[in-house]
Amino acid sequence: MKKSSFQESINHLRAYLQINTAHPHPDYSSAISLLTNFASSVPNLKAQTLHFTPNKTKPLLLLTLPGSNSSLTSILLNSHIDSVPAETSKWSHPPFSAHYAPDGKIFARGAQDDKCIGIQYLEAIKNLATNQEHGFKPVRTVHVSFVPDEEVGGFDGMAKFVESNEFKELNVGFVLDEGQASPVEEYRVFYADRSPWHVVIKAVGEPGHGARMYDNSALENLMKSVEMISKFRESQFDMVKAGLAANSEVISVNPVYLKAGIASTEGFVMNMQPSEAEAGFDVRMPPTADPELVRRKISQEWAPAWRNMSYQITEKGPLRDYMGKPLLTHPDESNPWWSVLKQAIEAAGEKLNAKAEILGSTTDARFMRQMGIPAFGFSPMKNTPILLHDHDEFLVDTVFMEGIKVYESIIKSLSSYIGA
Ligand code: MET
Ligand SMILES: [Zn+2]
Ligand SMILES: [Zn+2]
Repeated sequence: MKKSSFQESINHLRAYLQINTAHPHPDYSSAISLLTNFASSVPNLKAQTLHFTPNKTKPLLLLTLPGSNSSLTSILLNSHIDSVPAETSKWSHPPFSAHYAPDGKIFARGAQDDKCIGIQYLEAIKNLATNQEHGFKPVRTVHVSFVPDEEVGGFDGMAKFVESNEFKELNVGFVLDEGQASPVEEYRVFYADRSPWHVVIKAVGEPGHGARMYDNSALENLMKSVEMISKFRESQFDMVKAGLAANSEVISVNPVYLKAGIASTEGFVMNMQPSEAEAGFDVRMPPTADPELVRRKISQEWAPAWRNMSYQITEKGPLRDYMGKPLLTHPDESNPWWSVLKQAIEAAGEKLNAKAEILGSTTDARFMRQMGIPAFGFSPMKNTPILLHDHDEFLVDTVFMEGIKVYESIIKSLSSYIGA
């Protein structure tokens, strides 16, 4: 077997990106076939497809490279197969064409989030396996998981996987999951995520003529809440603007939809005030935030029953681990995995941001941290604008190739570390 050439690696990435795994109808089976096929070209890499839903429509691919010492805990490299949707008409190139521009940019939904890392894991393992006779012998077993449904909360994917017997048998001791691009030369590592709540507030009120001024209309009630929420949002954002906290260290509350009005064939009826109105918010809380405080704010200020409001909170995953501690992995010398990871990145000739960060968004790593397993978020994309969930998401070919080298160093170091 030989190592993949530059062009072959790029072709692997582009072929994966060309499979439309965006919600609401991700093509998981084509993605799993492609990945399984690739994995079969790597010696000793075993593949199994697991199912945790009754109709088997959400497969999870687990690849395993056995280590020489099965009494040590294993390493898990995770990525998700699914993507958020793309507004095709707003893109410069069709989002599932993986357009390869002359300047090296590869445009595709998933180029950064996070199909790049899935292929990089495989390319790195393939390169290491090719060099086996020159010394690469994993001591710890290395697993690579490709999971479904991360972008919709992970409940039929990673959440079920970590609860399974199959997962327990893996005896995972350390996890690497996705991170986020770095606009500068230094790579970024994430030691925690923010936890999402989806909050819907509903108002009811007196209906009436569009020309009438009166108290307690549904939209007036909703707008009062929106004002209070905006004030809270501003108080959080002001701390960021004043340089007192990073974006990911405060509680974000962003409106994502508003729904009200009486529809007609002409659009909306303009001279009637509706009796119902609602709004949806994406709320993200850093690991140290007090969820009870937010809950109280919602029930007393944002959607008080006395203003004819009601609310629904959907918690998208855990906030604390099974010991009741915040979900975070210590990025310091108290955690030997931190040192191994840091040294491996530096050994590859790369620089790491001096401070590990909380990720502003959310990943499947929270389910593993909940089990008490240390997990860091890392996607080796340097000098790259942050374009996840945006139009024209792209990754530059050379950045992708450098990432493979970095993972080679990381996988080698993690799998041969015998201290923990
Ligand atoms: C709703 S769970 C999180 C899904 C996605 N990764 C996000 O951060 O938005
Ligand atoms: Zn992602
Ligand atoms: Zn995402």
